[in-house]
Amino acid sequence: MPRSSTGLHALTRQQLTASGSPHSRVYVEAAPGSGKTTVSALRFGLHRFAAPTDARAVVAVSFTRSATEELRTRVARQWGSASLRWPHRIVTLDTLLCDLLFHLLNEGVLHWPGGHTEIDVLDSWRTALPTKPSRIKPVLRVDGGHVVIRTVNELQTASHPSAMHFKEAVSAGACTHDNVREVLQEALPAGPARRALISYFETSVRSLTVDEVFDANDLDRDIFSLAASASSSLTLVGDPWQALYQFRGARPAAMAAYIRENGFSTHYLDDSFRWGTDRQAWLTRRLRRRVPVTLPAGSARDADMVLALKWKALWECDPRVLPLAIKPGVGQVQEAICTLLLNEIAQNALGTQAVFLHDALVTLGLDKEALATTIRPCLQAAVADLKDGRQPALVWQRLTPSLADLIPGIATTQLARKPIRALERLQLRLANDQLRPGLTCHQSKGREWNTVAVKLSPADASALAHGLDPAREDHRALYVALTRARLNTYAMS
Ligand SMILES: Nc1ncnc2c1ncn2[C@@H]1O[C@H](COP(=O)(O)OP(=O)(O)OP(=O)(O)O)[C@@H](O)[C@H]1O
Repeated sequence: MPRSSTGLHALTRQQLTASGSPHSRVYVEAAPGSGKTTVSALRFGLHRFAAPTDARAVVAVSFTRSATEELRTRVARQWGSASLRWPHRIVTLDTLLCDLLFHLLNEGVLHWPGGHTEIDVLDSWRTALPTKPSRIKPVLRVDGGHVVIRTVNELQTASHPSAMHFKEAVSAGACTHDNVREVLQEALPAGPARRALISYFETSVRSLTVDEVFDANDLDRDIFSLAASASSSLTLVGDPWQALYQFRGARPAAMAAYIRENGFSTHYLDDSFRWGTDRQAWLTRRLRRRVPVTLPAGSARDADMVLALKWKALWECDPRVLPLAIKPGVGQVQEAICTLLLNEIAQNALGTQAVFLHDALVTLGLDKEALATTIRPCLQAAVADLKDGRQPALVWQRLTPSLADLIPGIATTQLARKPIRALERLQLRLANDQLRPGLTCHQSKGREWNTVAVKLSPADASALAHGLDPAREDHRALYVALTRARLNTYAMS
């Protein structure tokens, strides 16, 4: 079928039926590249314009910023920018959770320390407060409708702010997205919060579409069911084979059970539009049938993108691969500066930016304009020094005084520890003029390239030799990586 500029002529019967389903509870299960985003965009627009006099919002959510942006772009292209005029919106699930928390605070169902009703929600404390490795984690709890500060003892050490810094920041009206989740999780079992949120959905949201629904955890699922019980239309879209966020509490099996037990009208999208070769279509079919697969071997040079489960595997595999994130492990400021150096190299060599550039800028208290006008010349000089073979320790010594002068928030003492290993890795990459970008399987989700090389660990190779098991998170991550290429997928030799 020919494609039109709006994409409408290109729709398959399955896609049209799913998008236009009159049911109030719809579940769309789709294989990679078969049109999850296409159907979500179409259904959003249909609901948006179906009831012009209904003032309640049509809302779509996804789990990552990039997936949310992709859906927003497609809706704007197909339905015009008016389709996204407030209160209609496409936002991350985290943003929707913040709206729900603010509603509970404004309604007086919950009370924040210091009486705040608008909270400044951060991605992570690491960008705003000093953190250090500890098993003591400050958290938020709810006690009689009051948000209170507690500490918990974790089994594993991780970076946390001190209880004192945490308390100061929360009392000043700040928290992280994780804290928002903690509060909602504690508040929701109680009747008043549940009733307030059902009433919020009844009066403010007439349609909710959730993309990548198998990345949802128990709290998320509870929120969706509150929306459904408020008689909002609920559309869940996803692929159980591509659920990746178990480590963040996602429970794909519980989501599947919820869908099964709650009368969702189910639609399958089988035809994928990603595959440009029979080989790639064949590979995906075999993976999904759980049969053994052997990948052809290839090198980084053959690929548009190199994928692996962990960043570490990418840094260790081939110096022609430039992984798009770097974690020196010697301090937050060092990590932020190394990310800026990586970004400089990635922009020059590949025309792309480092994955965690935004976090690095927040840590250093910079914006993109300050980076481009003030900081960039120092970074360029450091990259040139590394390229010339100057010792990483000397490069760091030369770079840091100028950065300390230019960035008010950082002191020279914070820069004393040198991220030598990270600088050596960058230097090794600068010796190559044919770099290829590297991403983790998680970062590759929802994206596509012509040719993809995958760095298989021994466990990955064994999983492929026996057939993938969709109940296993590591196998699903591998499945996502192996279904990103339009034309060819190689195992990195
Ligand atoms: N009926 C169709 N005919 C032709 N091309 C289509 C059709 N439906 C979708 N496409 C195209 O196929 C590609 C994949 O579609 P889409 O991004 O909606 O799939 P997806 O299921 O969200 O993918 P992913 O597996 O990455 O999550 C897009 O470029 C889209 O424009």
